[in-house]
Amino acid sequence: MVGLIGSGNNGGDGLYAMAALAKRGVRCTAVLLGERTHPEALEDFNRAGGRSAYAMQLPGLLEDCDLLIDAVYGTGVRPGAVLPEIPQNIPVLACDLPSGVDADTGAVVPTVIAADRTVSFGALKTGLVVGSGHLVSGHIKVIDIGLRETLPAPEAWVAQGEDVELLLNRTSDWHVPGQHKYQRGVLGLFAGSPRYPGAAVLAARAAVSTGLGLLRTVVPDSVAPAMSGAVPESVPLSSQELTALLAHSRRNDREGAKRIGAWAVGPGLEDTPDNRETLAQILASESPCVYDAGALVMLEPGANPQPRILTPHAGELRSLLAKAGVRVDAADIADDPVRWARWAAVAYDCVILLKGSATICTAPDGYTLIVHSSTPDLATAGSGDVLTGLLGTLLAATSFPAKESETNLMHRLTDIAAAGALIHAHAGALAALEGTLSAVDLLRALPRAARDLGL
Ligand SMILES: NC(=O)C1=CN([C@@H]2O[C@H](COP(=O)(O)OP(=O)(O)OC[C@H]3O[C@@H](n4cnc5c(N)ncnc54)[C@H](OP(=O)(O)O)[C@@H]3O)[C@@H](O)[C@H]2O)[C@@H](O)CC1
Ligand SMILES: Nc1ncnc2c1ncn2[C@@H]1O[C@H](COP(=O)(O)OP(=O)(O)O)[C@@H](O)[C@H]1O
Repeated sequence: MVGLIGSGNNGGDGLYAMAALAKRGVRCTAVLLGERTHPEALEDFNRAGGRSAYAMQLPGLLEDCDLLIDAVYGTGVRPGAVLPEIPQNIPVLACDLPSGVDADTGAVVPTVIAADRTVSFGALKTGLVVGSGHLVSGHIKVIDIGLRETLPAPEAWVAQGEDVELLLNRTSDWHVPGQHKYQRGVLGLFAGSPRYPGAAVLAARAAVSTGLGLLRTVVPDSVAPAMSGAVPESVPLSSQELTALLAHSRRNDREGAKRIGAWAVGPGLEDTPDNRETLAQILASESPCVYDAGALVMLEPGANPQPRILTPHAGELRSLLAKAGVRVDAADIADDPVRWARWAAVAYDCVILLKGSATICTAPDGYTLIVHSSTPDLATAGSGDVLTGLLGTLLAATSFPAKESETNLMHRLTDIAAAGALIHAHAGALAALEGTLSAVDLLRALPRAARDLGL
């Protein structure tokens, strides 16, 4: 076993770990990379029979290495750290954090040492589950080292499958036996264009696959035949019906088919004057709404009374921020996704669900939930449209009391967004068991995923 040992406490942790292993007979060599070394840990390591080496000896040592312990930098890393290159075939166990990951943001230095496993001490660091840090942390295990009482409140929480029931407040808020279909949830879907008919169909199929009472669709004439063919459950809404309905929409009014409890807007939608007009009506309504893709292009920042979830990927987040006067590039977002998602939540007065290898759900007050265990197979065209339809169903099935405080409302929307991301991730995992994954495979796995997670 070879340990890469830095000058601070992280190096000390690595030396203590290797001392324990050396005492059990493991052949351990510590490569001392700093100008100084944690003195007590080095003494313990030496006493246990460990050997020390210089950086220049590393390539030779790696030729005969079963496991590399990375203990160069932990939370103390500064930008610009330069780290040795490790051949890909050597398994790496990182102490606390892979060296080169910023514990708070997930930013990494170019020479970051990617780990197969990370043993994180005391608490899960945000940088391990978001941004580029998420991609180099491997399997993460958090070890309690007795810090719990002294730690400040977390800045963000990781949400997992078993949390869905709690996030959806199922005991008081979700489907009640005896409800008829209109009470169960009516969703309006405004989506699709001659160019992107499939996006509307995918969102619609996702919505009806996750336990919706009724789906009403507003799609262009060219998309309508495909919609009724692929989603016979859906009921089209004429533009006259739409105008009449939006004029009377109130939060939680779902007493009949003419009412719409929530909206899902944007998959495949094009920026046209007519669409802007319809969108303006939906924006002015009080019904909860998830806005995605084409809708995001037409949104403006500012305060609003509508319960809103926006679901941008990093490119769309950049455009949203630019409209709000905040200039960032893709690298800035990758370096600190939670920060920029929070900026957008404040600027647009809504919940932001930032898509990517980790999904970040955040409210304007900073309440943040992270879903980080999705399969990379989800990175396939149409997978975001499925998420939008699914979120629409969750919104339509939730009651939002008119007198709820702004903070409570935003937190509930954040919880719903995370629940949606978890169901989406679980469907991805189920579909991936069968082989490579398309958005339609994801759709097929949705009912089972929803049922597994308690819907
Ligand atoms: N403290 C605790 O309560 C607990 C601590 N724990 C453990 O300690 C770790 C934090 O320890 P740490 O503060 O000593 O920092 P660490 O990550 O070892 O960095 C080493 C030093 O490297 C240097 N350095 C950094 N960047 C550089 C650069 N670009 N280029 C060159 N040099 C650079 C910098 O030294 P400087 O140059 O500033 O003197 C830095 O101090 C933490 O992650 C966890 O593993 C846990 O056991 C839990 C309890
Ligand atoms: N590398 C990845 N690992 C896990 N999930 C991913 C990854 N890349 C993308 N995703 C997820 O896949 C979905 C892609 O959505 P989106 O970018 O809107 O695609 P589309 O517009 O084609 O539907 C999002 O839910 C996102 O979080």
